[in-house]
Amino acid sequence: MSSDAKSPPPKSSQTVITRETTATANSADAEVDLDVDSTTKLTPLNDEDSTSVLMELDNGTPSMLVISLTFLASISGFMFGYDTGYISSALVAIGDDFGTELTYGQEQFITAATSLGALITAICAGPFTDIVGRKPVLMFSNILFVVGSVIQCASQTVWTMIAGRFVMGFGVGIGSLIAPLYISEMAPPRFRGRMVVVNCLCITGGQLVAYAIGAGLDKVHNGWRIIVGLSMIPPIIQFVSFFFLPDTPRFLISKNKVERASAIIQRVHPTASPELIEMKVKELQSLNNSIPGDTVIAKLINGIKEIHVVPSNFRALVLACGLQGIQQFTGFNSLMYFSGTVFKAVGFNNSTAVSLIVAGTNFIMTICAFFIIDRVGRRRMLLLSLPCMMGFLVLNAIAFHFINIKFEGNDAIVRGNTDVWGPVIIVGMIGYVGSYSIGIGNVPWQQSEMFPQSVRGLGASYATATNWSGSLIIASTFLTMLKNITPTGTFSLFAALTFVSFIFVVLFYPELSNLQLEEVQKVLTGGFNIKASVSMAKKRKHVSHLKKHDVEHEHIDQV
Ligand SMILES: O[C@H]1[C@H](O)[C@@H](O)[C@H](O)[C@@H](O)[C@H]1O
Repeated sequence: MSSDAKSPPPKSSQTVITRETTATANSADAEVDLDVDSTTKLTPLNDEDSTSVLMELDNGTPSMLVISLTFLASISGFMFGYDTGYISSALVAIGDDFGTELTYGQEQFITAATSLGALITAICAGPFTDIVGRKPVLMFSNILFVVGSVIQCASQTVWTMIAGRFVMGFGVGIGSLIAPLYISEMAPPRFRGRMVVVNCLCITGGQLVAYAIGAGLDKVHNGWRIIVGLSMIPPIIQFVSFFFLPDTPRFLISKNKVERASAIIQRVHPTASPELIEMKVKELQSLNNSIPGDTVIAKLINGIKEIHVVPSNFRALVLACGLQGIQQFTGFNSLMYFSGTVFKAVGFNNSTAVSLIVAGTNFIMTICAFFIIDRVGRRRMLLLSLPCMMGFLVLNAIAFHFINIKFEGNDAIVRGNTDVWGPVIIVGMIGYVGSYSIGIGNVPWQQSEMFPQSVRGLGASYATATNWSGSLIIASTFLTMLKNITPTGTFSLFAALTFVSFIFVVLFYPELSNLQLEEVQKVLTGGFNIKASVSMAKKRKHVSHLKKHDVEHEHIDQV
């Protein structure tokens, strides 16, 4: 139903705007001309009217249910952040609690264990969540978080600590996959970008809280055990609250629980008419049937095939995994995990407090990303983020050169002037972190929007696994790189990888903001369609701006 058909006859001031809106929308389609290849199964609903009716439904504002479930699901993001964040201060605080001072190798093991655990469950949880549902898998991750914390709190040796971090990693991997998926399946598309960023805000917020508590308990004996112990509280809250939350309509439809699914869609869109709800249910049913196979396993196998052989799916896969790889291989988490160690080596007295700046900048810039992601657009954010990161990485490489620091055995020997170059490093780090979190720190987590519903869980699983592989490699090699190729070499390497990433984004990453999911599929059909996507997104933005105006005029006229 178009706005023309729905609204009462327009008054004169509205007519111009409404006509302009329709004309612009049509010309956008004509100019962009992204014809969907008739052989690809992209649009299960071909009836134009029903599609626009569903667009009306999808464009509603988020209900209280959606807002609360976004925050409750984002507790997983908080856990992701807290558990990866506290390690920076814990490594400094553990000291000789396990008998002797930790070697750099042991520090890497303790850190990387979580990434390894997360990688394993990120791979398995995607298919599993399609079989048993998003909700039970997410609740299971809460149990793993608590078990992992208990093992670490009680640990007296490096290996028990590593085991605890590994189990906790299982929980982190599941949460990092399911939370954004669950949110994006529940959120209205116009708010999807921002709602997924809420989860990112909780990740960076969790890291900030972990750093702050770490700095506060820096000098407290066994303070790190308190930090780890506190991490049991959020999963318990999430576990209890999820008893009262529903699974997603998409999963329920796949299990043929149609009535339950409609009831949830109604709660998500409280103002929608029963007809609209019914159409939404039909859309989900038709999408569910678009993958052949009678059983979940047969559908899964066919899904694995489709994600590789359907060109638009494969492009989505390259982009989603590419962006997650870029996020990790440009080195950000080396700071997240080891900034305490690096700042201690550079000679800062309270290194944990200094590294609080890293987490603080990351959090503040994620708030900025929240406000601009649906307005400025994902592509533009990346095109700003990556070159700035590269500039600050080069600055750090230069500063480390003049500080002339050498990591030997378990020591760091500084020969240069830290009075001058120490502050430059802090500026370089803040600039690097800020430019990371305004773009590449957030955009990759929008991964779900690139896949059609039929392979979304699977695609998200691949992309999340790429994220954790990158995190694992960085966590297990950063300190070794500092030793073997010097800090200057390490940051120069990250700068070079950032440059390659920038080229990747310029050539392959289309603008997907403001597009309906079907349009995203059109963009990815027959090429990466960068130019067309940019003009299509611009026009969509213009159209929704005019529509907003239209509604405002309608209100004024009614008054
Ligand atoms: O998006 C998040 C965020 O940027 C975190 O700060 C980082 O530690 C994670 O690895 C990343 O996935």
